[in-house]
Amino acid sequence: MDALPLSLADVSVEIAGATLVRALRLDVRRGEVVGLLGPNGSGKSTALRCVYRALKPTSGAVLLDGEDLAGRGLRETATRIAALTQDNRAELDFTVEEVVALGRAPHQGGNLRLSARERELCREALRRMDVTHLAKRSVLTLSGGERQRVLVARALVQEPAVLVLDEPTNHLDVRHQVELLRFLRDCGLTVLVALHDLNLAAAVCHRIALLKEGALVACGKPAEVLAPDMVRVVFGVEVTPVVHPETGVPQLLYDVPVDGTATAEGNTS
Ligand SMILES: Nc1ncnc2c1ncn2[C@@H]1O[C@H](COP(=O)(O)OP(=O)(O)OP(=O)(O)O)[C@@H](O)[C@H]1O
Repeated sequence: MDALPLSLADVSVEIAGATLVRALRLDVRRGEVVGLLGPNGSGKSTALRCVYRALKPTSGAVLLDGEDLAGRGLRETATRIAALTQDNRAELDFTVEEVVALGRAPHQGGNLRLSARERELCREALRRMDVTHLAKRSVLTLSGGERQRVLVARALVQEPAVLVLDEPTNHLDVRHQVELLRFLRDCGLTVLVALHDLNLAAAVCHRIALLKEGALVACGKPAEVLAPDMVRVVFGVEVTPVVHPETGVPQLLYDVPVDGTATAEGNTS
């Protein structure tokens, strides 16, 4: 049987006496999109940092194709896993096309000389992320959303088997959010993605893993995991589940009480 492309095997992270991630066990199957959801501070970024090796688990292991990542070289890991992180600031005055080309670095030696195929790969990634028109611009001049799309393009030219993304829709307008998540669903890569938008997660993720205080409290299909009782316990909000009339995807309506005193009357003056 094929080894799983990505497994978190009882990963725990302790920092300064606090347990940020508790014995997290999570498998991501080939071609699957798994969403990592949970409230602020629940350990999503910390868990993802262990996967892209910015952090070493205190105990447990991250397995790539069944092998402990800790035994692999960092460059070799980068040929297999690409990450879009929260702390990814491209401070240098590179152009967009230069930053995207850097995605090929793990595959090359010291000098970055792109072959015709690699140049085409970069062009295609720029196109897919809708940033071709920015190719010659300095990344320092980009808006937050443009920069985010450039960094996804760079991750794509890495040609990874596994994509790890920490809140990739941050800064993106709604069209680019939908396009990016559709792309993640259709790209065929194995994807682990931290998201805040429960409805977008339900629409694109094959499975959702829900974290609370560093521990996995549920993992499964969106409709099972995002049940109102679970959402109340984990996020402390009341929701009404509905089914999208066109796509059949489960979605949540947030039950925000309407304040009877702030009626439309007050707005008509
Ligand atoms: N280096 C550190 N030292 C101490 N505490 C840390 C450290 N890194 C993270 N934490 C704490 O660990 C907890 C989990 O943080 P993490 O960034 O993983 O949460 P998150 O689920 O990604 O949150 P958010 O949704 O706000 O991005 C938080 O309470 C955070 O303050």
